[in-house]
Amino acid sequence: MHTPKHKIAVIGGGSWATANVKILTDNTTDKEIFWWMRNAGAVEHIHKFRHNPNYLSSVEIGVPAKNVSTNLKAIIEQADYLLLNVPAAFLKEAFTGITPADLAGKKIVSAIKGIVPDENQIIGEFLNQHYNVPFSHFLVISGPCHAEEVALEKLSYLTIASRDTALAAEFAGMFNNRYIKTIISDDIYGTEYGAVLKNIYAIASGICHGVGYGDNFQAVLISNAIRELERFVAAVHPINRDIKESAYLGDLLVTAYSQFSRNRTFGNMIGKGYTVKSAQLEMNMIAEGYYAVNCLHQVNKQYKVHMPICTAVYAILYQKQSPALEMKHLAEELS
Ligand SMILES: NC(=O)C1=CN([C@@H]2O[C@H](COP(=O)(O)OP(=O)(O)OC[C@H]3O[C@@H](n4cnc5c(N)ncnc54)[C@H](O)[C@@H]3O)[C@@H](O)[C@H]2O)C=CC1
Ligand SMILES: O=C(CO)COP(=O)(O)O
Repeated sequence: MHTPKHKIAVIGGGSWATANVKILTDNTTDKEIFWWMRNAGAVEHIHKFRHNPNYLSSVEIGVPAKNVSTNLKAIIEQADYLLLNVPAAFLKEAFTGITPADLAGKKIVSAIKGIVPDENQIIGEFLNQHYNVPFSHFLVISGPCHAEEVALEKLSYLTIASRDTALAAEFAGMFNNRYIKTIISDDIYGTEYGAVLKNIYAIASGICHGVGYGDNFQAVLISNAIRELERFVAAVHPINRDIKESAYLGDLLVTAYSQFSRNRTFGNMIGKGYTVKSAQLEMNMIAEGYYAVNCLHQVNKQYKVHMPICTAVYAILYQKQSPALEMKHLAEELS
C-alpha cells in the first residue's frame, strides 16, 4: 500500500480551515490530509455532500470522508503536521484532553492570528510552555489572505515563518499552488504579533468608518498603525526586520480596507452604535481583535510601548467609552 510522505491534519472548522483544506488539496505534492472540527453536524454534511455547510460552502472538499472527524486525538495521532485554525479564544477548549505526549514529535503550524486569553501568550509561546512543543517544530503562517478570496482562487501570498527555515520551506512545498505563493521568514514573534495587532487596527479602522470618518482619515490612521506595530514588535523581539513586508504591512492593509474583513466589519458595527454582544451575534464569524486587545493591554504592561490606537480600541470595547469621543481624542494624537 502507498504511504504518503506527509500527513497533515487541519484543525478547526471555520473559514480559514476550509480555505486551507482547499489550498492543500490544490497543491499536488504527495500527502494525505485529515480534518478535525468540533461540529458533528458539519462533519456529517461533509461526509455526505463534500461541502462545509457553515463556511465557504461553495468550496468542494477533496478530503476523503474517513479523514474528516470530530475526534481530535485520533486525528492528531495520524498526522505529522498539525495546521491550527481554531480562534485563539477557543484553543484551550478545543485542546481539552490533549496532552504534551499527544503532540510530541509533531510539527505544528499556527494559522491563528490571536492571543490565548488568560495566558496572554501568542500561539508559539502557549504551545511551548503548556505542551512542551519545541520552537524548532513550530511554524507560523500569515500574510494578507482572506479565506473568501482563496475560495475564488485569487492570487495570494502567504508568509511561512519558523526558526528552522528549512522546515518552513518543506511546508511551503506542500502549500503553494497555482494561486498561492509562499514567502519564507524566520521571524516567528514578529509574524505572530504583527497578525495580532493588525486585527486590532482593523477594528479601529471599522470604528472610524462607523462613526463617519472618511478615506482621508483612515489613511492617516493606518500609517500611524504600522508605526505603532513596528514599535511594539521591536520591543518584544528586536531583530532587523522590514515592516513594509507583506506579512506586516500587507496584512494590515488588506484587513483595514477589505470588504471581507471580519475585524473591520465588527469595528464598523461598534462605530455605528452596536454593543459588543449584538455585533458578535450579528456576525457568524470571529473578530480575533476583540479578544486580542484585552490580552495586549495586559502584555504591554511589561513593555510599556506607546500604543494610542490599541489604547483607544481597548477603551471602547472594554471600558464602554464612546467610539466617537475616543476617536476624536485619538485623532489629536495622530500625525
Ligand atoms: N478568515 C480568514 O480569512 C483568515 C483567518 N485567519 C485566522 O484563522 C483563525 C480562525 O478564523 P476563521 O476561520 O476566520 O473563523 P471564522 O470566523 O470563519 O469561524 C469561526 C470559527 O470559530 C469556531 N467557534 C466559534 N465559536 C466557538 C466556540 N464558542 N467554541 C469553539 N469554537 C468556536 C467555529 O466553529 C469556527 O471554526 C483566526 O485566528 C483568524 O484570525 C487567518 C487568516 C485568514
Ligand atoms: O487575517 C485575515 C486576512 O489576512 C483575516 O482577518 P480579517 O477577516 O479580520 O481581515
